[in-house]
Amino acid sequence: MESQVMTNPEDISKLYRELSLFPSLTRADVGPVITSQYGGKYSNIYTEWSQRDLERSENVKFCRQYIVFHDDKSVVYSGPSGNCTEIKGELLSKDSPSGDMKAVVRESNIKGEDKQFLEIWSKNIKVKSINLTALKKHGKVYEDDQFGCLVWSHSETHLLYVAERKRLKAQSFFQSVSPESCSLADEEEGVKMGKEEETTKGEQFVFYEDWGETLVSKSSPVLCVLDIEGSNVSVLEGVPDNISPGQAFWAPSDTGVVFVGWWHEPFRLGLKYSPNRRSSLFYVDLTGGQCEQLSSGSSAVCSPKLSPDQCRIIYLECAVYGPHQQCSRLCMYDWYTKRTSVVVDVVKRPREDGFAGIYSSSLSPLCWSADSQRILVSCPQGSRKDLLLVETTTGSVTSLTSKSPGGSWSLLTIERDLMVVSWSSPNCPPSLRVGFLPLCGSSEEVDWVMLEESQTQPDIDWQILNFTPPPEQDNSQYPGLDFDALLLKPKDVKEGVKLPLIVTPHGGPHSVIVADWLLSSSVLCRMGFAILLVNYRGSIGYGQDSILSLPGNVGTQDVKDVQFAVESVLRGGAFDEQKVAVAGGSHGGFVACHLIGQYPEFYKACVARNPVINLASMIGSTDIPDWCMVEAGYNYSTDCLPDPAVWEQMLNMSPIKHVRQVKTPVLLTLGEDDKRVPPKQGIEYYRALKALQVPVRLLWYPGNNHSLSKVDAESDGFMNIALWMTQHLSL
Ligand SMILES: CSCC[C@H](NC=O)C(=O)N[C@@H](C)C(=O)O
Repeated sequence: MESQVMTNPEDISKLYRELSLFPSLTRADVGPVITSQYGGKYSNIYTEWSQRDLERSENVKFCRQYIVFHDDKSVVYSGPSGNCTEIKGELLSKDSPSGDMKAVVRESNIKGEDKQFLEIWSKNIKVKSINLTALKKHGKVYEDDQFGCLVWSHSETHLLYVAERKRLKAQSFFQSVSPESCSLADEEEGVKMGKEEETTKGEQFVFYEDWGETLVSKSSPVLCVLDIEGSNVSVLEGVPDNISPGQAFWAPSDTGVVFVGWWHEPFRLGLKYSPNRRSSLFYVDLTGGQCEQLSSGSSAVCSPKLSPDQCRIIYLECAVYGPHQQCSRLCMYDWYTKRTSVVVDVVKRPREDGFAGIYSSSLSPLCWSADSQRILVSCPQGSRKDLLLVETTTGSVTSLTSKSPGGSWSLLTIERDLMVVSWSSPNCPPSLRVGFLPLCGSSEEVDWVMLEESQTQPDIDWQILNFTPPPEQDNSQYPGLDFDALLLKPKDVKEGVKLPLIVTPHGGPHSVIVADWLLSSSVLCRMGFAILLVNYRGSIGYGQDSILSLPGNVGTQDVKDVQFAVESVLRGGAFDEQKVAVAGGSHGGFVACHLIGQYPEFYKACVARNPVINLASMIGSTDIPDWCMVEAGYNYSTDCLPDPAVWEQMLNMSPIKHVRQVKTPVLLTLGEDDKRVPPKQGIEYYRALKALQVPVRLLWYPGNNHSLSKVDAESDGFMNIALWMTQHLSL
């Protein structure tokens, strides 16, 4: 049969290079309203983007500003107000509320040593540059999305951030103190600060727990406040010892600080992609150091945001343990009445109007309407990502985008009702749009104005397919659930050509593939492959029942859903059933390895990135052991000790159980530093396949974690995957 797939490595890398140029939006801030001399009102919009630089093997961050003239209801004129500028060394940055100042936490290498500085900029002057490293009040500043923050007080006199708790310098019992033992730079700093650094003996090799995948070396966060005038940093007291604080902001009138506190006793569990950790909202009073718990303490909370009128805090809440990502509750705490209400509850099944619940672990930095009555949330609704508008008084939810072109709408910010969003779809890289929020009660559509257009890929066709599992595969506890898949295919297919198909189950398993711009899928599609991305039952965005239907059924329900979707698509006749491959990462790798074990004749090539291979052997080494038990159908508690019956069940549900049947050549891509699915999982499969003489190739990426997303690992991984497919599908 004729093939139209690109097979030459030079051509493939050229195509990858071309499509990897499209940047993605990571942040937007709306500046204050300025009135021009002619009476027109405008605001500057600051945006940050991220782009792969293949030459430098790194992701580069750059900014671009836009000017938006408006009349508070609609955009009158807009355009860029300059070119792009690369940003280097900035860990965090934030404009002051008035827009007059800017704070930056910067990392800089001085004479071979990494130092952190807190800078204050005013107009065109850097008025302060405080060497946080030399101050030695705390360890490194947290720049992550989990704990990290940099927040101006309402008065613009103080800054709040999170850093690692200071540790005493550990020394050996046998180390004689010599001038060479401390660096010249340290000494100079010590002298300048007028103090010797305190040291401790016998603590050199003490183990410090961390918060797991992507949060390694983050162990004991503390809240820090800079008094700008006096350049004085203090570590806030009053946070309970068993709590790790983060996501902090200033309370109304700057009387104290509100934060999310995660319990870290009896031990820490990984937090990345795991918003189901016991946590609460807290308030610590600045004067007395008293700490008050503002939410129940029996749930998991995140992403609190204060309303513009400083009267209410909105936040997300879900259950502790259970599936890692679930349908969230949107809750509201009234600062003055101290009462909490549930604004939007968990949704079991999608409603008639299409609303399927809130699936998010972070609200956008600003999400309130100007009248402090409404909230904007962008989150998956089935295979789309929509912008939802929530009325806080009634809890009513309407979609601002469900009637707009399908794809993915992500809210970057909303300020004085001007929304800034990123929109993309499988054939269109991210574009930047702005629009005003319709007035309360109005059913007007948003008039989106494009600030930065992107290049549609006319050669890529995509659609969302819906599947109803056959009766024998219905879930008796959660009957009647269906699921979706995204299908990408090349637009122009020559007469008589049947397309090779790459099947991709997502990871999680409680995550989802939305109709977003997906680099590797778009390159594979442009090469001539069709790609089927399956949101099997258990994915988020389809109601809580769908999520709950999967734990205890992994390795069967998810696997059968994917196989059902593939066979249904193949029945259409457009694809070559002899050229079907499967690729997935993490739990998607688990499903992929199950598929080649359970359907040994079906798949001609398999790729697995950091796959879960054996739940029983993984539970002792992953940063989220609870995940293994929950997905195998058990409840988890921190005092769970090994139980042979549970281990047997975990083994029986794992891909390794079916390895003897495997015939498909397997490419494994593993991250040396993966704390989530330790690379030993992949090695376990590699050894079994080698013993069985099944073709297997293992790529080992040092310095990479679970996502294998460093630019060199990702691009090398992509090329190897593409060539593995062309080789083993005999293209
Ligand atoms: C113990 S590993 C669990 C699988 C993992 N889930 C959460 O981290 C997973 O599948 N991750 C997905 C999101 C991925 O890395 O693609």
